[in-house]
Amino acid sequence: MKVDGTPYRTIWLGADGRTVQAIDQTLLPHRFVVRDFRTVEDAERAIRTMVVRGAPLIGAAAAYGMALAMATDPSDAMLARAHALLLASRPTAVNLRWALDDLRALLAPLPSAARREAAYRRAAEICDEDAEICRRIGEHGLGEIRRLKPRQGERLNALTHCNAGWLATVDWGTALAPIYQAHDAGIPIHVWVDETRPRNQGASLTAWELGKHGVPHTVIADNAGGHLMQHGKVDFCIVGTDRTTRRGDVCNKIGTYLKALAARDNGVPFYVGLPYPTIDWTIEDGHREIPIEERHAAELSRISGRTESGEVVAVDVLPEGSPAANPAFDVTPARLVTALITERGVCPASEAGLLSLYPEQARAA
Ligand SMILES: CSC[C@H]1O[C@H](OP(=O)(O)O)[C@H](O)[C@@H]1O
Repeated sequence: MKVDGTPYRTIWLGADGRTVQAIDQTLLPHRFVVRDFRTVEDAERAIRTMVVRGAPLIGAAAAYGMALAMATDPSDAMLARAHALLLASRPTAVNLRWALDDLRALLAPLPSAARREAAYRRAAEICDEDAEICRRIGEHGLGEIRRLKPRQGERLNALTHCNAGWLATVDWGTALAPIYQAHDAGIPIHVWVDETRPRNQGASLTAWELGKHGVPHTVIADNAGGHLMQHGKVDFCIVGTDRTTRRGDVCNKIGTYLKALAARDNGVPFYVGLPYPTIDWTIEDGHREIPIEERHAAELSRISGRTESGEVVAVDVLPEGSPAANPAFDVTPARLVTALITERGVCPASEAGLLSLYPEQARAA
């Protein structure tokens, strides 16, 4: 996507053909800074501290992390160490494991002298594949949007949670790709943007993205969505996912489940943008089998912002000594999901639905 007229992806190979560069998302919306990664430790830290975040982007960053490792030391020991280090950076987004297993399977059989080039080439392919997957999710989602009729006035009102835009992927996004393509097709569309406490990916990232693309939007408190749905102000919800099971249970940012409950209670369609690498075919029950990341309480107790003088500061918002719990994801059961929007088409949130699009994943009888 473009930032002030300049095309950007979220992550790319530097001009030296070795350094990896990415937008530092912890500084948005107040500062746009590109960071350099030169070692696998740089990549692991960037994922763990959410300099880069979003399931597909985490996968792409991990792939480049493996390339950085091979550029340092293409040995079997480094290959194993880099895989383990990056896999441990964040537990929930299955794209991380998908990308790391892909690179390990590619590199392990190769002679060490061939590993560096192969790793960089594969990481670049994963980035190109992700951008194309997300563009096609946008196309299929646009088809769904064209079938919707506004409940009030001429403008369609979407609600989204967290950030599943181009900043969460290599380009286009998953939940926001259909929004961008609808906007670009001239469909009047507005987006209610959940601020998404505690990391505020909605307020800081989704609002920034939509503003840069000229998409009308309004930031709301996380707890306002149900009220807006009760008053007919939401035509559809659309979110991303960090891991979706083969029966269609959707793990996504904490608070997604509550939006799905409100949507069901108010007859509002609830869509999930779902790229292939985010499907975990090895599990069925999202509640029992998906590891939910517990992040530091400080993410809840401290909030950062910009002062009138433009300084970015962090302040404490809890009483001293008050404990805080910070689960970063929840699981929306398939029964609350209207449809999954994938790069291969739209399907019901069910195993049969997913297998209709991915028949190669059918289990042997
Ligand atoms: C397109 S996947 C985006 C997905 O990732 C986010 O999590 P985080 O910001 O913690 O990496 C959130 O769950 C989004 O829906």
